[in-house]
Amino acid sequence: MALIPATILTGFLGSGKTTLLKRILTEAHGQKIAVIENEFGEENIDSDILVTESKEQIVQMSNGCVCCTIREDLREALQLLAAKKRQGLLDFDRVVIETTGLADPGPVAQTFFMDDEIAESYLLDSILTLVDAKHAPQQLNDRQEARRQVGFADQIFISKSELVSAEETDALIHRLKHMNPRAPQQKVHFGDVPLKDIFDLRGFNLNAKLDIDPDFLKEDDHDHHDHDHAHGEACDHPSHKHEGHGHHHHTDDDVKSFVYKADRAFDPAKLEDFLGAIVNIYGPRMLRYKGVLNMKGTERKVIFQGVHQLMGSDLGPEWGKDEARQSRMVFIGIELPREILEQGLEQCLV
Ligand SMILES: Nc1nc2c(ncn2[C@@H]2O[C@H](COP(=O)(O)OP(=O)(O)OP(=O)(O)O)[C@@H](O)[C@H]2O)c(=O)[nH]1
Repeated sequence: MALIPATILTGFLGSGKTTLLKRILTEAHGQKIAVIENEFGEENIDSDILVTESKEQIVQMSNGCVCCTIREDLREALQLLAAKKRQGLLDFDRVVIETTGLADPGPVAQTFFMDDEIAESYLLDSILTLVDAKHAPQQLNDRQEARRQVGFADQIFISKSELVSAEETDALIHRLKHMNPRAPQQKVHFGDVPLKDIFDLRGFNLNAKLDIDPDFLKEDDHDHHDHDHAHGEACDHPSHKHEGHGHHHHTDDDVKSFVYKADRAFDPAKLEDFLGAIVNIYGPRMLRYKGVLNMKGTERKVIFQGVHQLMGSDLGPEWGKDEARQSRMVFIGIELPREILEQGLEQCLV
């Protein structure tokens, strides 16, 4: 049986997850989607769109979607859904999991790798993170869960942008990009986003795409550690450095990212040893990392990625004839040992 694609929907409290899901469950889009929610009250799902009574753990929607409430754990809910699909009792093409606003999406993502039975039935497509334009600036300052949710994202949706000024939205976009440069950002109004922008993103899958804005890389060359304020934004934070770029920086966000680039090839054995040791020590703080590598001994790109301690790599397409064989890696995490990583990676080059 083909693997069932799974999407994890995360975002801080009130960021608009349920609003987005409700559209998925009610609109006539012709797709059969199973949604796993932590709980859904009557206020979430209108009773007239339910085909069966909401006392059940799994209910069918009038548009063919399925909603499954998790009372036990996620693993059991996923197994139950896969079993019902196999037996022909339920028909759906993909799964969306809504995490609670206070959850760290890491363990949810890891369920798909750690558990063999789950890995045999499902393929983790991507982690989508909703960010509330009105409240995120404060939430990101105050709450580590909110910052982690941004760090894990393969795609970021910004809700409620109509409630703030264009400048405020731009400042937020800028901040998010520094926390997670590899996730594209898109504004969404009351969950109105085409399904093609939600599904089959394959953000988690091994592929040769490393979505980093080239401008971010340029900027990163002279701004290694901090993110910028919007120009003219008043700030008197003591950790600011004034570097004469016409703007200043601060270090409030503990979720940070950096990009490592190298023009010489990596020695595969050295790199494996080094990364293995690094994730052993720093894994809990490493939210996401991903890279397209130039490896000695192969004409093909090597794609690697990981979440916390779990890491994998795969062969991608061949390097193009005129393409510079430059390795690029992005690391996203909390207080990452940037210098140790950079120096160690340097030692792994041939
Ligand atoms: N103005 C505005 N309000 C929105 C938008 N999207 C969602 N909302 C509102 O924000 C509130 C919270 O939305 P929910 O979808 O319940 O958010 P949630 O992320 O599921 O919240 P939790 O379940 O508490 O984590 C609701 O009143 C929504 O109507 C938007 O784009 N603009």
